[in-house]
Order: sequence, then structure tokens, then C-alpha cells
Amino acid sequence: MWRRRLGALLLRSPPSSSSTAASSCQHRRRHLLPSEEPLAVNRLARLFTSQAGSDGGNSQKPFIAFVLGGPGSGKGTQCTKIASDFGFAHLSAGDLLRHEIASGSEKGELILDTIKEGRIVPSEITVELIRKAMETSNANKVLIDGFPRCEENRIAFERIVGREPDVVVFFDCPEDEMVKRLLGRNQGRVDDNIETIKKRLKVFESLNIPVIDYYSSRGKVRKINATGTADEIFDAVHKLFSSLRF
Ligand SMILES: Nc1ncnc2c1ncn2[C@@H]1O[C@H](COP(=O)(O)OP(=O)(O)O)[C@@H](O)[C@H]1O
Ligand SMILES: Nc1ccn([C@H]2C[C@H](O)[C@@H](COP(=O)(O)OP(=O)(O)O)O2)c(=O)n1
Ligand SMILES: [Mg+2]
Repeated sequence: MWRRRLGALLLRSPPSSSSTAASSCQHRRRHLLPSEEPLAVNRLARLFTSQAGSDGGNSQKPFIAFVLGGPGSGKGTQCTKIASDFGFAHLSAGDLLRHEIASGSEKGELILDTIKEGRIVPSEITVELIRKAMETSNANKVLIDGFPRCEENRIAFERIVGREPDVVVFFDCPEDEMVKRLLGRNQGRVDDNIETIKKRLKVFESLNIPVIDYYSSRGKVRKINATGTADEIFDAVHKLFSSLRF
């Protein structure tokens, strides 16, 4: 029901794109799980286990909202507003990955190549960046923007953290609107060009929609109509967050 037809512009994309992305996600799953343990598990256990009064900071399990939607659906724009009005820490998986590229680290090159191709970065890299950012922020309410992007991302996070998100906000936007927004974003991003956008939309359909379906079946998804102005959309978002208990 969430699948949308893209305009003629996107109908001619090469059939290999989604299978490449899918195999990347699947491929990494084979390597991921053994290598995550036990170090990361122990660190995350400390982060997420209630230790009232013992750590001098936030001692509660943080409230976690995953924020999903296609590329250009307005996740980042809405997260900024939620953070400002509701006091959430805003952790953008894409920003964390771009920061890693900018740092010149060894992983940066792989991340850059992957993002240019519109594919998904190996989950162990992304989850580790999110884990560190959560630890640093020490926040009790966290928006995780643009994650999990595929089942491998989801499984890696839930396995390491040992829990599910409290809520999954899904910005539902027609593809032609997302394309228009991305082409006008003008932030100098290597992936905001029509070729990469086509691939990202295919990846969203083939890998991210199943994650949304999964959380939907568990009653976690709150779908927001992401058309209209940013302020109009935020009216609905504001209502939603006002109704949540965190
Ligand atoms: N409701 C909206 N209407 C028009 N443009 C929007 C809207 N929301 C966001 N934008 C613009 O669209 C582009 C993509 O938004 P962004 O928040 O970065 O989306 P995402 O994080 O989902 O890719 C940005 O240039 C942003 O300013
Ligand atoms: N969980 C994630 C999030 C982003 N990435 C990569 C792949 C995505 O196309 C890029 C950009 O992600 P970002 O969330 O910033 O993109 P949008 O806000 O949806 O336009 O980063 C990833 O590999 N895994
Ligand atoms: Mg974004």
C-alpha cells in the first residue's frame, strides 16, 4: 500500500540496482553478527541497563524513536523541529556517516563509495557510530533518523541493544515529490543527483519498506502524511509526539 509509482523519469532504472543493494545488505549480514560481540554488547548493556544513581548521568533507558521515510521525505527537517519542541537528541545516521567520511578515517572511503552508489553501508559501521553518539549524548529521548534502512540494520541494532524502538515514525511521501525535493536540496551532497536518487528509491522500496512492514506488524509504526508544507506536516507530528508517553 505504501509502494508508489515514480514518474517516467524513474521507470527506466537498471534492473540490477535493487539486487545489488539487497545483496550488499545480505552479504554484510553474514559477517556482522559474530564480529559485533562481545565488546559492543557489553558497552551497550551498560548504556541501556538501568543503573540508578551510579553513572552520574542519564540512568534510565532512553526512549527511542526511529524516524523512517524515503529519501527526501523530510525526515531531517521534521527531526529538527521535534528535537527543538520535545527535547529529543537528534541522531541522523546519514550525518554520522558523512562526518566519518569528513574525518578522513579508513572507513570513510568505503562509506563514500557506498553512499555515492545509493547503497547501504555495512551495519556494523553504522550501528557503532549510533552507539557512540547515543553514549556521548547521554540523552533520555533519542530520534534515530534514517535508521534502520534494511533488515540487517534492524537486526544488528536490536541484537546489540537488546530491545526494540519505542515508536517508529514513518513519513509517507510520493516519489515524485521526494525527487523534486532532493534535486532542490542544494547541500552539495554526492548522492543528490538523479542517477543516485533512482537507486536510493529502489533501495528504499526493496529494503526499507520491509522494515516498516515488520514494525507495523508489531504495532510500532505511526504513519504521517509527508505532503504539504513543513509546518503543516509538523502539525501532525506535534500531535503525535504530544500523544506519546516518554
Ligand atoms: N514539506 C516540505 N515541502 C517542501 N520541501 C521540503 C519539505 N520538507 C523538507 N523539504 C526540503 O526537502 C529537502 C529534503 O528534506 P530533508 O529533511 O533533508 O529530507 P530527508 O532527511 O528525508 O532526506 C530539503 O531541501 C528540505 O528543505
Ligand atoms: N542506516 C543508514 C543510513 C544512511 N545510510 C547511507 C545510505 C543513504 O543513502 C545515505 C544518506 O542517508 P541520509 O539518511 O542522510 O539520506 P536522506 O536523509 O534519506 O536523504 O547514507 C546507510 O547506509 N545506512
Ligand atoms: Mg535526511
